[in-house]
Amino acid sequence: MRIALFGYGRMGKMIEQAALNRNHTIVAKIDIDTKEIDFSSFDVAIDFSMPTAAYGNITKCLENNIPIISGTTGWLENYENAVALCKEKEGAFIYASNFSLGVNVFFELNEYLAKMMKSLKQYNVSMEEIHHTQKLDAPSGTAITLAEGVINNSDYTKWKLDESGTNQIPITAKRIEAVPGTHTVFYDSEIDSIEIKHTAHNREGFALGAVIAAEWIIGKKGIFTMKDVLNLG
Ligand SMILES: NC(=O)c1ccc[n+]([C@@H]2O[C@H](COP(=O)([O-])OP(=O)(O)OC[C@H]3O[C@@H](n4cnc5c(N)ncnc54)[C@H](O)[C@@H]3O)[C@@H](O)[C@H]2O)c1
Ligand SMILES: O=C(O)C1=N[C@H](C(=O)O)CCC1
Repeated sequence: MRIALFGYGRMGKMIEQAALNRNHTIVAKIDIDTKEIDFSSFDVAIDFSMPTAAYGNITKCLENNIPIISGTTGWLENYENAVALCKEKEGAFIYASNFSLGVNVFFELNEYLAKMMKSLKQYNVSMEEIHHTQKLDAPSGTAITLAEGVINNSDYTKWKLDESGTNQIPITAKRIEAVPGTHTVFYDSEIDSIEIKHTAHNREGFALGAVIAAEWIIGKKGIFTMKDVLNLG
């Protein structure tokens, strides 16, 4: 498979390695200063760029008939526009806040737990995410997906950074030197606590998941998620 990387930072470099390990070819490394892109030279694009750049990259790929996998977080105010463009162009698009296989299992576990806890009103839910100090967005895309997973399966209606409130999930975002990504969901009552936690030990899982998604999307049309790719749930 001929792959173009949009964003050649920490994740772009990890994805290059994961793709080479699976016998793919990286034909373009597109970063902030790239002037021209030959869209005829690749079969699929993988975007891990910046919150301000992702939507533009996704748009360019869809307009040029290139299936696009995006892992960039912090641009979701434009997600519905990307979906509309994908439908209009009959293209193929996957966004995932987290491509790690383990986190996608964790997302399922989170929803299952939320369903079980729904009637147990003595428990309050909260979340914590910890990432490296270079991260631009907070809360993390993964924490937002976890919060949405609880909201869709409980009486909680919204999430907020650092603030509790009625039917509101408080999310704490911590930034610690080199942490690749740790997410915890807490249920606390006066008499006990339950917590589920995912800890990434490195970025390899994110990169591998993105390459698997790129392999999967070839020949498909539509808007998909990692749940489709991994056949979960
Ligand atoms: N979904 C996941 O599994 C997952 C995992 C890790 C990181 N991320 C997200 O991926 C993104 C990138 O993370 P990172 O750690 O590699 O960041 P990074 O800062 O190391 O790399 C981002 C790169 O994008 C480049 N860039 C800026 N504007 C661009 C443009 N217009 N076109 C192409 N490239 C451009 C930057 O120059 C930089 O090289 C972040 O949004 C992060 O939250 C997602
Ligand atoms: O390093 C990052 O940045 C990460 N971003 C994603 C998020 O916002 O959830 C996934 C974990 C790593």
